[in-house]
Amino acid sequence: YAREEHTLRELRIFLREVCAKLARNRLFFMFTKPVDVEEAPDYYDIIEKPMDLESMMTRIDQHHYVCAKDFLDDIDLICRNALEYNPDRDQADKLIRHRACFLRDTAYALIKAEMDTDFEDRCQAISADR
Ligand SMILES: COC(=O)N1C[C@@H]2C[C@@H]3O[C@]2(Cc2nccnc23)C1
Repeated sequence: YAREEHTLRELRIFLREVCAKLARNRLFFMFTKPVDVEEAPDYYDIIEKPMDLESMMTRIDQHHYVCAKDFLDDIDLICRNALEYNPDRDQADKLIRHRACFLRDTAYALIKAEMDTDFEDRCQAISADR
């Protein structure tokens, strides 16, 4: 069991680095904090499950993620929310949709490049066990 806790601690350290790297990229600034209701008054009527990178950093520390797939599920949520709330053909909506897809693809590529598959397999085995 102590070995499992060591594995999950290592996962949290890895996910903090990935999350920080994404949050540092100024292309993703609109995804770093919750959408400001002053700027988009209807946002929280339309988007059921808001998500952002700062909230994800908190969820890491709350031991919410037991494998990289859980983390990527929240990245997918950030992306889906942006596509749903910004569907129009105008430039502003097109830009945020493009950036949301770029955030998603960058996160997947970072994790694929930096994470051993057997490490993720061990994390998913722990996740299944809980
Ligand atoms: C993940 O970020 C979003 O989905 N956003 C951020 C944009 C800023 C703010 O809210 C958005 C759309 C919008 N349109 C007009 C004025 N202000 C805004 C939706």
